[in-house]
Amino acid sequence: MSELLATLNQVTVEFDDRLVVDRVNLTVHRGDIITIIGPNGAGKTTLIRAILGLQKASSGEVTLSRKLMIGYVPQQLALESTLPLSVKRFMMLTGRTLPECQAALQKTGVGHLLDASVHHLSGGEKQRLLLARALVRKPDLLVLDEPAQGVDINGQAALYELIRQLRDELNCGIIMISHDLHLVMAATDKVICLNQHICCSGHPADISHDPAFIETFGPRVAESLAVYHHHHNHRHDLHGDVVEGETGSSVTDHQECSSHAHH
Ligand SMILES: Nc1ncnc2c1ncn2[C@@H]1O[C@H](COP(=O)(O)OP(=O)(O)OP(=O)(O)O)[C@@H](O)[C@H]1O
Repeated sequence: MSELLATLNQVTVEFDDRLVVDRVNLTVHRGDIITIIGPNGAGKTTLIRAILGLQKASSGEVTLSRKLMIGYVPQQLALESTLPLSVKRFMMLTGRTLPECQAALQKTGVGHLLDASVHHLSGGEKQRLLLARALVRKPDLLVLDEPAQGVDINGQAALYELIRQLRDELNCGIIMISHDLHLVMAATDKVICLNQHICCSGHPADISHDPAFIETFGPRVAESLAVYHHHHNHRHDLHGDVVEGETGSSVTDHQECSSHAHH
């Protein structure tokens, strides 16, 4: 098993007695790509803020491995629009050297924009810039909050592909929030379906069959995912011939959802 980066043990967050994150258990290892999905207001951002140490848990524990370097990509780049700011200057604000900044920009495919103004970047370019800023710290754990927001569908696929490549290259762990279910299903090792508590979790191909997932997202979404990630009831040998009697496995971890109603 690869190195353990972060452990969440019964993490609970309440705001004014309103339960937003309910007893979440989670482990992140080096090399993992874990995606958190769930309806609006489900507590996804609050949960990753707890991992980042930006939100104190009301109870439970977040344990990070020693000297863990975290790279964080927020939902959107919030900048004072009247302040002139080039990509180069934005990157140099990290305190890293110019060659390091340039290398990170190259990695995310926006090396050619070094002298451009950050205010004039397209949605996809901004997300790639934010990713470069996170990467320049050489993170062990990369945390992304809806990284593909404002990016068109082709750009989204490219961005998820890039995230996978970066995981391979940096050998980091990745935890991200996403609403783009189809892309998530294609690009993720493990999905956590959050609705205050973890409704279900597991391999993307399997959770679409989970009753808790269907209850949270509705049968239409679950059906389209099941078709997209259809189960083979057989496998092929090296010559491509069908081998009978091999079935796909179902490996979701399902926690009962008795504590509240799903929407
Ligand atoms: N600092 C805060 N004080 C009070 N309530 C908060 C605070 N931060 C978040 N909340 C509430 O907690 C709930 C969960 O918010 P959160 O941003 O974690 O949801 P989310 O799953 O990320 O939603 P979305 O998909 O819409 O981004 C929301 O009802 C939100 O209003």
